[in-house]
Amino acid sequence: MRELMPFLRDLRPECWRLALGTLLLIVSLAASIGLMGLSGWFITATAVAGLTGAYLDIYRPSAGIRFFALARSISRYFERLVHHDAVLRTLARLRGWLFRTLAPLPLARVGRLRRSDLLNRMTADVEALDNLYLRIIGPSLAAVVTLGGTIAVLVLLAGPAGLAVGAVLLAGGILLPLWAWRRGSPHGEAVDRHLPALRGAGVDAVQGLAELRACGAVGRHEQRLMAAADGLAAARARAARLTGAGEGAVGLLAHGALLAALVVGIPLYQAEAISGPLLALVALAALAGGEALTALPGAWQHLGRTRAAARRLLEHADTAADESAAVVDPPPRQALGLALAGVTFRHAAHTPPVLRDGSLTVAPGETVVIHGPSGCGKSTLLDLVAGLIRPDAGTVTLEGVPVHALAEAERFARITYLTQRTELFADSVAGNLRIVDPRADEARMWQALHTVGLDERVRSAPRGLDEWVGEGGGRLSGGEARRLALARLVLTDAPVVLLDEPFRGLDDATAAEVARRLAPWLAERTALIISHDPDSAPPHDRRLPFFELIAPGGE
Ligand SMILES: Nc1ncnc2c1ncn2[C@@H]1O[C@H](COP(=O)(O)OP(=O)(O)OP(=O)(O)O)[C@@H](O)[C@H]1O
Repeated sequence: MRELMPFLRDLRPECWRLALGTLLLIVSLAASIGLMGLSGWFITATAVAGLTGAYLDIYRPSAGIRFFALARSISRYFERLVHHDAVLRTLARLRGWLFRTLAPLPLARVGRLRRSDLLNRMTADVEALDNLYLRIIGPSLAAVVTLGGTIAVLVLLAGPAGLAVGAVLLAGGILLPLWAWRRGSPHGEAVDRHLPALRGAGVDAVQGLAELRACGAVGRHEQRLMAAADGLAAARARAARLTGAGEGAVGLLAHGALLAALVVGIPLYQAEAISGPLLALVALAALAGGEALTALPGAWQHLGRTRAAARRLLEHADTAADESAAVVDPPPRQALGLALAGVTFRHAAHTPPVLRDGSLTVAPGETVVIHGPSGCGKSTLLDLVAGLIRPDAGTVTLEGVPVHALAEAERFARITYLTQRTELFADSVAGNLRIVDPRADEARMWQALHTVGLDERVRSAPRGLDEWVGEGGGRLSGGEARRLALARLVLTDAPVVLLDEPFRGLDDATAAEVARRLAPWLAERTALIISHDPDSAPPHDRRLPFFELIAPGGE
């Protein structure tokens, strides 16, 4: 259960709301039991009074019944409000924490997580914890207090009959949740296996629909999707059957408690140790006592899933702490020199190194173009310089300071990086530009768009800078999306620029025009540019084939 501790600690800011919610739940359960017990007593007592003509005060019991009925509804309403409010606040905080944990992870680790896997953590795993907060802790605590109190009152009123009811309810109250937990774990694991598979297939279907259609593979993908959906539906059906069995078992348990009350209570009644109305009160209170347990097997059934979700959520928490551990003083924000010395890097233990003992120096203010065949390792080189991945050996330094030792904010205040697959966000042109500088005014944005030759295109759009670019920039052409991403960089004042195939998707004439406009901006900076065709790259001081970075024999 150690994996749940951080999430229990996370409840601290909500402890008053949760305590109030649990108190309201106790009031609601106690009112339910009181209502049933008192109603049983009252109906029996009026019958006895009718038969015997004995005096009966009907006003106080009927006021009590009205009180319990009202208390039950009102407390239940506010319990839902308070408990859900506390839990939703906690889950919102948890999502923020998860994002902060994942965001600084080394790219290689995030890359290993599928988009659907990340989505799953942000949604299903976080939501699985509401089972812990909302369905296990509060209701279990409320059941213990309510049933403890009820049994104590019944023992006081009816001695052995109360004890018999207590024995049945307590035994069932302990054994049923434990049984559900044990039996539910495999179902939870099955749901956990099938849910990411279904989400993965769904995300692939949406993102790759054009390719699937062009390859005539929609039918085959649909089969994959349906297989995942069927697997999930079957796992959920098994889990639902267990929930149903748990609820049925609680119903039987409540009737077992009623039976115990009658078996022990009737001889007591016959011996005139308790009255008829009291026997009815004990029997019906025993039956209502089951209500305190109704939701428990279903909640405990999912404890295994909740624990697995907690383990997954904590998986990367330690890494984030390690990554932020080594931080040094950053170099000043001026033209900075770059150096790779004896750098070796492989993507995975079983793959050959992309760089072996590679070295490169870029002087402050210099622009260097690296070229080489596809797959030789050019993008990997830029990821290393940007500090997104760490070399296995050797150093990557910015004016003598290892890039890895720089805090991420300091690093990216000095390095701006156009990656090969830039992401545009589902936002306006201005929204996408302001990601680098939220305070950028319109004049600066127009200037940046002019530099990349996109100003006329944006001006002609009906909403100008507020024009929506669509999901992933889907409303722009490939070349326009690339130039918008480039304009984002132009807005920064970082002294080091890394460009990976900056003109991908641009025709020669547009590329030449953008290169001409970029030249003054690049001239003030240190730049490392990757291009498969150095002749069409922006103006540069030096060009180097990628393999010259590798020590002899390294290839
Ligand atoms: N995350 C990764 N895991 C494993 N291997 C990878 C990963 N990323 C890249 N590689 C491999 O590393 C090698 C270098 O890839 P890289 O993207 O750096 O090449 P590149 O020169 O930029 O290619 P291109 O010009 O086609 O973009 C390739 O063989 C590629 O398959």
